[in-house]
Amino acid sequence: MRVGIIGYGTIGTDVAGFIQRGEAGEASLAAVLVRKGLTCESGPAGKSGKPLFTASFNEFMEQAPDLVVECAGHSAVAAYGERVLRTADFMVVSAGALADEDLHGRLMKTARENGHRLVVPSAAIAGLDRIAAASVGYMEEVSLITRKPPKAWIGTFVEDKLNLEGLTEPVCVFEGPARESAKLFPESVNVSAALSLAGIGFDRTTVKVFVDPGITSNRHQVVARGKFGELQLEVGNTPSAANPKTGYIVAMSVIHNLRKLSGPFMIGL
Ligand SMILES: NC(=O)C1=CN([C@@H]2O[C@H](COP(=O)(O)OP(=O)(O)OC[C@H]3O[C@@H](n4cnc5c(N)ncnc54)[C@H](O)[C@@H]3O)[C@@H](O)[C@H]2O)C=CC1
Ligand SMILES: O=C([O-])CC(=O)C(=O)O
Repeated sequence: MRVGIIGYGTIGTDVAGFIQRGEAGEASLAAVLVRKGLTCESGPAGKSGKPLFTASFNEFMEQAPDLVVECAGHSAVAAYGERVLRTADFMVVSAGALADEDLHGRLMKTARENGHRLVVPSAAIAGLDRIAAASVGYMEEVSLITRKPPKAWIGTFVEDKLNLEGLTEPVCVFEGPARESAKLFPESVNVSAALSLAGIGFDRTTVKVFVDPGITSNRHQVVARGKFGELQLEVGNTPSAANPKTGYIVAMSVIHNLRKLSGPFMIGL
């Protein structure tokens, strides 16, 4: 399976590294789309040689990827999604972009018409296998509480509202439906979108978001109840050194999915 990566930041670099070290099953790295003006022109060589690093989307797609992994942010999903899905599967890490109903609808239509798949990895959250299975029956509740340390909110709109350095107690900065949280925190609450897509949708999934000076990991707590029974889980993601908003687990989850999609054995669905 030939893989293309859009975005060579925290997640994209880790995903490329895993693939090039041969840790992504049958997947090989064909190309990386970098932002225009970026000087990075090469990355690690792998079993199929060096991938093409380019800022040209046409050149990127000319490498004929079977699957493209988006690791670049919401705007990249909107900018490239439909064009990717005409010829390849599209794995979207910035799942919050799909809170835009029109975009989600267009991506689904293009995927269907061209026989390709829109794939959302579990990334920073867990339990989506069970939530997705549970949503086959009636569900009363799916809720999420996301908590991250102050430094994870630098560069977000929260920075303008709070003195992040001076916090001594957790502060709730959002409470509402996942459709709003996914749009309000494009770089840091994509988990609410993945949870919504797996379960009962963006409007019925409820979310609370906290800046918490008492923790060092990015924590996501999920509660679900329905015909299936109930589920309560909490994950603590180690923030990556390059970007404290993003856990290392995100790239690992992408790799797990590449193994599944490229190989003869699937587990964790
Ligand atoms: N589903 C989940 O659980 C998670 C999703 N995310 C999503 O992943 C995104 C990326 O996260 P990081 O790698 O930590 O961010 P990052 O900021 O470290 O890297 C993003 C990279 O994408 C590049 N980029 C942006 N627009 C581009 C474009 N149009 N074409 C090519 N390259 C482009 C940037 O130059 C940068 O190198 C976040 O914005 C967030 O939306 C992040 C963490 C968890
Ligand atoms: O990595 C995390 O803990 C979650 C995250 O940034 C996101 O959901 O966008």
